[in-house]
Amino acid sequence: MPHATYALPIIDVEDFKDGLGENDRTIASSLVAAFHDRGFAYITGHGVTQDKIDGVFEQARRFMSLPTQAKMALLAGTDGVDTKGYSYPGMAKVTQNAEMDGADLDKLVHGAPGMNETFRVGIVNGKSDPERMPKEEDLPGFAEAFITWSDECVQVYHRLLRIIALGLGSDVTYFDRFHLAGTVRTPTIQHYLGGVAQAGHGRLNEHTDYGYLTLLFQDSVGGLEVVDAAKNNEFVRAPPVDKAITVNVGDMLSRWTNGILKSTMHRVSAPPDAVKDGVLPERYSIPCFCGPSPNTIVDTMPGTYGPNRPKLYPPVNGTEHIQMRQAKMYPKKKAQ
Ligand SMILES: O=C(O)CCC(=O)C(=O)O
Ligand SMILES: [Fe+2]
Repeated sequence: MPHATYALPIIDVEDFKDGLGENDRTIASSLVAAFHDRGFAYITGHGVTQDKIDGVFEQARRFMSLPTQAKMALLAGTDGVDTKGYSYPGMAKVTQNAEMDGADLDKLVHGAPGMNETFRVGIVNGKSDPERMPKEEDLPGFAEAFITWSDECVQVYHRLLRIIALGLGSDVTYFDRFHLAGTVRTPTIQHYLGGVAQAGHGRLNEHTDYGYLTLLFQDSVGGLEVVDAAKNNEFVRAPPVDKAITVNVGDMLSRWTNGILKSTMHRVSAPPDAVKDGVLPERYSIPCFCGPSPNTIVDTMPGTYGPNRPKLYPPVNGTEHIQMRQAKMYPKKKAQ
């Protein structure tokens, strides 16, 4: 049910029964409308249990409290192909948007503030990838917490794809076939450093997500802001909502649906009410980026194109496309 206090729609998916329930079409059309108009929605009735969510936040804090040396030993790859691991403040520049390239991208990337450190947790086919993972004795329960929580996130992702398929007039199982070799999930710890700052201070530059669906879990600090096309493309605040996951469409799902679902620009700033006596508290958020099996060819889905709406994009290998965008997050030093 839409809520007047929040700029984004709140959609309850608990009752969805794979197209067989009496409310299914209503849920599907609300979700598609939200993703079409805004690219974002708050999802409730998702089934991810609170203790699993609390578990990953607790592990995230413990991880980021490790000595710098221990984190640097898990330094992320920067080729865009294997990005799992740790990025120190200022290392990863999540700034690009889909259209930006060349000099514009360079300017933005090099000018971006380094206000966050990141850890991308490597999980492949539901198991932890031991490379660049903290050792069990250093952080007991870390891998287990992220695996069990992201297992539940993957269930939500699949449910949302079924709702979207129905809402776009396709077979409810349309997207299932692209996940037979596993669902790619990339849980990511975002730690925004606290410090002396003013309200409105930028914490993460504006960008679109380049993947499929992002399931974002926020702590209570807030600061996420989302472009509102209906308000002259102003940024509006998208604070955390109790019991809801903030979900957004990435570039690849937008492309897959011929632009019907929107991949919307967003950023993180210091919310005015969080800054006390000029001091901004640290903030944690944990997005789980979900997508189809590796090397899925993303070609415009049936029902989203026709004589009056031609295909906007040629088919593309989703993995290669994402890797190309990821590589741009790590500006290369120029050779001396
Ligand atoms: O921290 C947030 O609220 C947003 C993070 C984000 O946009 C991202 O990691 O892509
Ligand atoms: Fe994002």
